[in-house]
Amino acid sequence: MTTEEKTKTKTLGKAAISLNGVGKKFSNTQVLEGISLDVSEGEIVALLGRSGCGKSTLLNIISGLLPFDQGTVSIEGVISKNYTDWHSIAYMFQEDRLLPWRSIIENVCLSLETGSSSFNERRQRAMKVLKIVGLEQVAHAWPYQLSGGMRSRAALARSLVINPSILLMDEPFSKLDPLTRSLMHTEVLRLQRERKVSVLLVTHDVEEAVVLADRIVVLAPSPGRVATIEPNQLSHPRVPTDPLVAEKIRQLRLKV
Ligand SMILES: Nc1ncnc2c1ncn2[C@@H]1O[C@H](COP(=O)(O)OP(=O)(O)OP(=O)(O)O)[C@@H](O)[C@H]1O
Repeated sequence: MTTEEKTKTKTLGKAAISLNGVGKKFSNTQVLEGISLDVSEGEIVALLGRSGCGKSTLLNIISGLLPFDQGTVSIEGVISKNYTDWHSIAYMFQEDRLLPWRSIIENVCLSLETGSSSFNERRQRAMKVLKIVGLEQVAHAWPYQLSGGMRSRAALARSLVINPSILLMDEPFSKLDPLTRSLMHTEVLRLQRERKVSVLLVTHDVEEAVVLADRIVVLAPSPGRVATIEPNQLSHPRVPTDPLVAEKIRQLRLKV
């Protein structure tokens, strides 16, 4: 069995994302090598790893923002040997990236403006997702008037308005206080349950990975490659002080 085959985890459900031997160089530096990994439909996979091991680069490749050099990326069964404009993928960054000159609802509508829907249709869809994340009361407020947690929920609403089947998240909650972060975790788990969205989450927070993910992938650095894939079948809700959850967090910290 090749290394690539060993690191690839075959999952039971249909793959939403399938990476096969993905590699990426920046100039002459190999940043990612032989990344093979499936994310099943409706699964939450967390990506952990030291700073600079290529986590964001991998999300950028999957999202179609960045070309890659080796391997293939398949999104819902469609294979790409290089970057493609995928329509079923939403991407949430570390910063909320709300446009300050647009109201919250106008920010959410932004993702729909390249499509053919009318102004009223866009507003209706935006209001629907704002209700889902509990922000309908502040739909017409400006970004500066919202708390960090509310801005984060607005960014989530903007991602969801395109009705994605895949959500890529790059440390989206790292700047939130622990209580708000925990509320956002509940939100993500609800979305996964109700909308069957597949999530690939980059985080530095081992606790966050254990609380949210069905599987946790640890990347090793230089070049970034899959070091460990850890299944996580603990039942929800996963409270970090619960002995089983605490033990999982402890074990995983040893592997990162
Ligand atoms: N556009 C670029 N041009 C050249 N090198 C880059 C570029 N983007 C990233 N890199 C390099 O690729 C490597 C991986 O970067 P990346 O941001 O993917 O790491 P990361 O694991 O997400 O880091 P962190 O956890 O700190 O966010 C780093 O060495 C970085 O300097």
